[in-house]
Amino acid sequence: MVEFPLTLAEATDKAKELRAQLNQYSHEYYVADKPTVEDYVYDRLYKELVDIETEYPDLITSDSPTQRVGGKILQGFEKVTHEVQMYSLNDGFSKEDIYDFDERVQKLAGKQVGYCCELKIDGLAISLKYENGKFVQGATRGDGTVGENITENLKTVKSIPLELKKPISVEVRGECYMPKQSFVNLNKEREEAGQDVFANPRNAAAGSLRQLDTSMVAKRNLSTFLYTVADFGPMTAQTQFDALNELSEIGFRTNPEKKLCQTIDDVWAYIEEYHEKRMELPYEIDGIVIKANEFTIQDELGFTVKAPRWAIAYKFPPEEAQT
Ligand SMILES: NC(=O)c1cc2c(N)ncc(C(N)=O)c2s1
Repeated sequence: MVEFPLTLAEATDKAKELRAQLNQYSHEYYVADKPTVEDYVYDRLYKELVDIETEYPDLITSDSPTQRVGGKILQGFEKVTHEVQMYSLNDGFSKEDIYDFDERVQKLAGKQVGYCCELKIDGLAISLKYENGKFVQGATRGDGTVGENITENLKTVKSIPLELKKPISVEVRGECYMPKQSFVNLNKEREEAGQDVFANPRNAAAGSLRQLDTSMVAKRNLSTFLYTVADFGPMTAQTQFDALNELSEIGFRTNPEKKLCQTIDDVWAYIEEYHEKRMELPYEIDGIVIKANEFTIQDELGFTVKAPRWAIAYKFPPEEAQT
């Protein structure tokens, strides 16, 4: 417990120490999925920080964990123009589509290429901007060029770092989603309250991020997986697979199920593996994203009007009705 009266100097030092400790525990719990302390340890330190910030409100910083609970009522969402377009993906629906994709890529690249395979998360695409390591803007995809500024809502999503592990300026993209269990719990609450229930976790995530009361968003247990770098800043990755590791190193939550495949046969095996495994995952996926792994190949192949030539999204067939 903090003994008052702390002098301003003591309170300043103590608040800084508590913020760092709490943000570390939060990173372990919400980003790395590897908590190292029990909730009551976190809660006790959190209460100490709240007491200090209540006594000295000027000590509240934008990256304080106390700012995660929201409480702002927004008037609406401003438009944001994406300097780097948020592209969509060409879809594939069969093994033949995937092998045809590989044939086209090999022909264009003039060689066999390695593919980075990732789960296609069924959530809402978001773009996150950081300046000198601080989270400054979060936006929805919108039409790929113009999205909505949902920064205040995304600040309440615990897996989104308010400050990176390095003071760098980058823009990254990923998916904000609602875990299956959170979806079940939310719909149970809504049903008991006589409210409409959400059809699926994706709609629940989208509906949550459209809330104008940020404290409502904080209660929705949303999470994220980041998977694309739009502005690399000083990041050095030369492949998609390495970029995912680098995103994790600087503080983002990335999906652990990725795989680097050297042949399209291995890609197809990965697709079949996760078509089976998807029911066991704690989040919904609607397919697999396959990307040429080397950024030099991606640059060489470029984009059509709509989508990259170097990637394809394999879509799982609609789920057989749950008997
Ligand atoms: N539309 C897109 O470009 C993407 C959409 C998605 C998605 N929903 N989930 C995962 C990835 C990924 N790991 O690349 C992508 S990429």
